[in-house]
Amino acid sequence: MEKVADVQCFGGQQQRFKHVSLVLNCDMHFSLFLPPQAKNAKVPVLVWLSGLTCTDENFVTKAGAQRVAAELGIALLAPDTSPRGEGVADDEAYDAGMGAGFYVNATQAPWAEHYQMYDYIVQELPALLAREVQALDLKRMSIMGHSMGGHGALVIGLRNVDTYQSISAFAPICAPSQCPWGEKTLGYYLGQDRSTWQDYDASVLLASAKKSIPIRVDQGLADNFLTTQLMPEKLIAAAPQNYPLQVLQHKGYDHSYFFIASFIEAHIRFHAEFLNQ
Ligand SMILES: N[C@@H](CCC(=O)N[C@@H](CS)C(=O)NCC(=O)O)C(=O)O
Repeated sequence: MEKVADVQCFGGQQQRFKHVSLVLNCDMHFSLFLPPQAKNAKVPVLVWLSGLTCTDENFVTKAGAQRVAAELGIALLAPDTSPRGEGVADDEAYDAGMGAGFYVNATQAPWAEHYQMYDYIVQELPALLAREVQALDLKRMSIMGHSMGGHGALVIGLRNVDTYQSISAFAPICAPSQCPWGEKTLGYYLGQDRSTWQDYDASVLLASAKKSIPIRVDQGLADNFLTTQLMPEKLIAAAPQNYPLQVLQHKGYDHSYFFIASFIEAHIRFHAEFLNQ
């Protein structure tokens, strides 16, 4: 992998890398923040999954997460949201194709050739980092995300409870099988047999969770997508009794990075409790 940017930030380093992804069958970029503690010790990793239209750079430039990560000694890994490149299938709309990988392994043409984001996030990227960045302790890993990336964090965390210590999400798509964004893209990537969608639906996965993993969700009440696409009430209804799920609702906040910037510190501190044990 090739380092394409390396900038000092709060005593740590905000870096960006380019690499060939064998799983996605294309070149990819990702961003990595190393806190100052990484100079002397291995640090835990908090993965951030972004939403529709984002690259790996939106979170890095807009969320303001580095200060608290530097204080707590946590690395922040921000992958891209889809495969990229000239030969990669795309859609005219912003909510499918490039920038909208939905963190699934596609099974349908023309998507399956590149859209394998689930395996990229769960397997290929951590394996690459384990080989290439000695400062990371990939046995201590948690996951968070926004909107489509909140869906990704919930799905990936719930399906890999022994890999991730905790999950959090900002305005996640909580029941993709029941909202227009999910129905469109899961239909594209997985086909019309809806039984195949279940493995990528956080509400379905939470309802049948056998092992608990702490989850924090924050949702703005002035979010334009709240009732049509996000539906946190479905996640709350699906949670088994006594499941460690907290859903915090915030009056006046919308879907933007201003909302994320307002609560990112609380999310990183939440994860630190489980990562720094
Ligand atoms: N109105 C937006 C819808 C997409 C959207 O809100 N994307 C969110 C995630 S679902 C985002 O993070 N956008 C990038 C940004 O704000 O930097 C658009 O058409 O770009």
